[in-house]
Order: sequence, then C-alpha cells, then structure tokens
Amino acid sequence: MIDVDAVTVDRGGVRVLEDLSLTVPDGEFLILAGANGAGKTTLVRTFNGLITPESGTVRVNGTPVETDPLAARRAVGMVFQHPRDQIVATTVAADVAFGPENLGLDRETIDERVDDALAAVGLADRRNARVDELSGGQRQRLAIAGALAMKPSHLVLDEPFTGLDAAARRSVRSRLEKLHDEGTSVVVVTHDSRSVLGLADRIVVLDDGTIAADAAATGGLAQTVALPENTFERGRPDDPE
Ligand SMILES: Nc1ncnc2c1ncn2[C@@H]1O[C@H](COP(=O)(O)OP(=O)(O)OP(=O)(O)O)[C@@H](O)[C@H]1O
Repeated sequence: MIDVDAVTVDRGGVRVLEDLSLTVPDGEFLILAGANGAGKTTLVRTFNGLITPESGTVRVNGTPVETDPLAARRAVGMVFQHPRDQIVATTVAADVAFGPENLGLDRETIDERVDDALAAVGLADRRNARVDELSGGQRQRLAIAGALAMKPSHLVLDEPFTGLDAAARRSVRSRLEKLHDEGTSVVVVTHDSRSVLGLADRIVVLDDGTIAADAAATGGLAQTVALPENTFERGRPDDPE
C-alpha cells in the first residue's frame, strides 16, 4: 500500500502539492489524471523518494519512504515519461537484467526474472534483440519489463502512451490489464484518461496540487464526478478496441 499523508511539496520556490493525502491499496488500478502542471509527476516521485516533501509523510507498505528509500524503490516500480532515458544496455535481456543485477541476485534468479518480465510484456521473442531495433511501443514495454524485474508491488507509469501510435497504445494497454489481473497495483499518470479508463478501479484528478476529484472509475465516470474543465483538453480519444 502507498499512503500519502498531508504532503506538501515546493519546487523552485513554488508550491506544487498542497497538504495532499491519498492511499493506493494493493492491487488497485488507479488513474492519476489532471491538466499539465497539476502536480501528477511530482506526486508519484514522492512514492519512492525521488522527491522529498517539505512536510507530510509517504509510507510504502507501512514504512516511511525517508526511513528506507531503497525498500520504497524496490516496492514501487517507476516507468518514466521517456522510456529511452531508462534504457541502460545494448540488448533487451541485458537491459532488463540491470536492476536485478544491482540487487546482487544470483545469475539463475536474474535470468528467471528477466524471462518472466519479458514474457509479461510480450517481448520474450525479442530477448536477444538490440534495443535500437525496437519500435516505440516495444521500448515502452521494455521499460515496463525493467521495472517488473524488480518485482514491485506497485507499478507507476508516467504518461505511458505519449508518442505511441494506436497499435502500440493497445499493446501497452493490454499488458497493463494483464499485470493488474495478476495482482500488481498499477498507477497510470495521464492527462488523457481515456486510454486506460476501462481498466481502472479508480480515478483521482489533481488540479493545482490538490485532489479535485476521487471516484470509482466505473459506471460512466463523466456522469459520476465533476471533472475540471481542462482535464482532457490535450487528450486524443483512444482508438476503438
Ligand atoms: N524542478 C522544478 N523546478 C521548478 N518548478 C517545477 C519543478 N518541477 C516541477 N515544477 C513545476 O511544478 C508544477 C507541477 O509539475 P508536475 O510535472 O508535477 O505536473 P504534472 O501534472 O505532472 O504535469 P505534466 O503533465 O506537464 O508533467 C508545474 O508547474 C511545474 O512547472
């Protein structure tokens, strides 16, 4: 469980999150929506200590992130906005192995984790491919595999559909659905919730550093909560499945 309690964050002298509280239970698929600059990325970066709040506490599985940032980083897998920034090796398998290698695991366990993570994102057949041979969607899935190989209880993806064509979006979306079905908690940060709305248990909308809406993502969200006017302004409707 991720438990954000009364968190305030300033960035460059500006208040970006204001006394914000949010709990993400294990196994939940949460959409974190809101217009550009609402504070979504800042919020998720507090989940594993990449950003330390001015006040308030973030706990991951009961432990404050600042007490044990390494445990938080293992428990919360993070896939950033630009997957290219996360790719560290030349081949697909070596890239996914990087995280587990840093945990000091033995070779057999590392290979097992690499195989499992690549299978989970549908890249098992590209194990030995060079990363630069992959398409945009495959790179995004590789970044997800890298996070999964750390066996996180929560997977956080920041704008995972940016720059992907319709086929790649569908492919990433279906992988997220499968991971959620298998019990991983998934948090998707997006200003275009339509790409994942059908998969989510809940949607939280940030507006200017506070929670503007928090609702179950079922039964026609638009009818159940009043979303800020600009929530979807930059979004494109997803292609029909
Ligand atoms: N390092 C920083 N220095 C100064 N201001 C920052 C910094 N990081 C973020 N901000 C500001 O904090 C606000 C929230 O940024 P954040 O990236 O969390 O928003 P977001 O909702 O994720 O939006 P986006 O979709 O544009 O990334 C923005 O106004 C941004 O300009």
